[in-house]
Amino acid sequence: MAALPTPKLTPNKLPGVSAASAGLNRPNPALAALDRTPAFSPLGVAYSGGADSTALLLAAAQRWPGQVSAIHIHHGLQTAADDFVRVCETTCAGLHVPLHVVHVDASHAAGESPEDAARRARYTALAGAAAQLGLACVLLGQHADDQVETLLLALSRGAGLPGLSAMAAQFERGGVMFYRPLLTTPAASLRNWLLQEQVPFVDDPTNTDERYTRNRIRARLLPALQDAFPQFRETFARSAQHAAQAQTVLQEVAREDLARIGAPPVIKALQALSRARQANVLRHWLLEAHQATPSTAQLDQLLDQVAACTTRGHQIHLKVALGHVTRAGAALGFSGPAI
Ligand SMILES: Nc1ncnc2c1ncn2[C@@H]1O[C@H](COP(=O)(O)OP(=O)(O)OP(=O)(O)O)[C@@H](O)[C@H]1O
Repeated sequence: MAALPTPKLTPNKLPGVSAASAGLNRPNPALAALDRTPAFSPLGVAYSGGADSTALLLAAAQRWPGQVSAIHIHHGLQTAADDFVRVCETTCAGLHVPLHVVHVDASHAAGESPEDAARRARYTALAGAAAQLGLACVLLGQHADDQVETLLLALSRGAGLPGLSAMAAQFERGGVMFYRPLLTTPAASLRNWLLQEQVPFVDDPTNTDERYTRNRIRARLLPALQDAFPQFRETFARSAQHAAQAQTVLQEVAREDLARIGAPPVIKALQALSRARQANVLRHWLLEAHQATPSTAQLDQLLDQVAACTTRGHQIHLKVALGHVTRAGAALGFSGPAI
């Protein structure tokens, strides 16, 4: 991996207790967001050392004194990772917040992107640390700009409703509840507050690397959206909520349809549904029963095969994700890698 530039510490002043608590003189925008969150203590803050999780950590420490732990995941991917830890240590010491640094192996499997692998390793480690520390939940620092970026990324991939739902405000992983209280808070308000209050944070150099689509969206599209539609953060978030609601309904319909047509699906019963509903229930069956997500083209082919399956002798053998959908008598079957 090419050497990465050193992370920038912004501003240059490290916090003692006084610098961190000086931040309490003006309202931290993250504090108002915490009032709208159902999180409960004792809790953890997923603390990268970046601007957003720094504002979140300060707000949480103020809201739940003595009840907050910071968890920092050391991915070991950047040469600068040790510098991130040092900033986290200094800030946490100033706040009298215990810091837990967890080292993870974030190397990616074949076919997996490095970012996905790092995210997967991070959430697993956060859930593990929270369970070990007996924390009721973990707070994450994604904000309104992150939400818009996620939605635009989903659109750029041609995602369906699950992708267009963007990030959930809360979810469960490994028995631990995660909350994203800042999803309606603009990035600039957090960063400006930290700068005004001279609270240090790390600027991750990879966040400005425009080889990554997310960074290009942040650098080029968000300023254009701000010009054209100043309310884009709220309106885009509303669209994501509509998508999430619609997706919930589709899942309910899929569960009901699957219960009716059988699992694995009986072909005749499947054919009695509309094509859109067949697609919905097949996607659900493949994911729930086989952890397989068909591409749009694979699902279209499968629907064509199901429609054409009108004689006893008609065979189905289609590649879907890492396995195959086959015809097994009157029903469909799936053969794939063991789950
Ligand atoms: N190394 C890490 N250790 C702990 N939590 C992390 C780490 N990286 C990210 N997170 C959590 O995930 C959230 C979103 O991550 P993302 O990569 O968008 O943020 P970041 O730019 O690294 O940091 P920040 O959001 O704090 O500015 C962070 O706000 C933080 O809560």
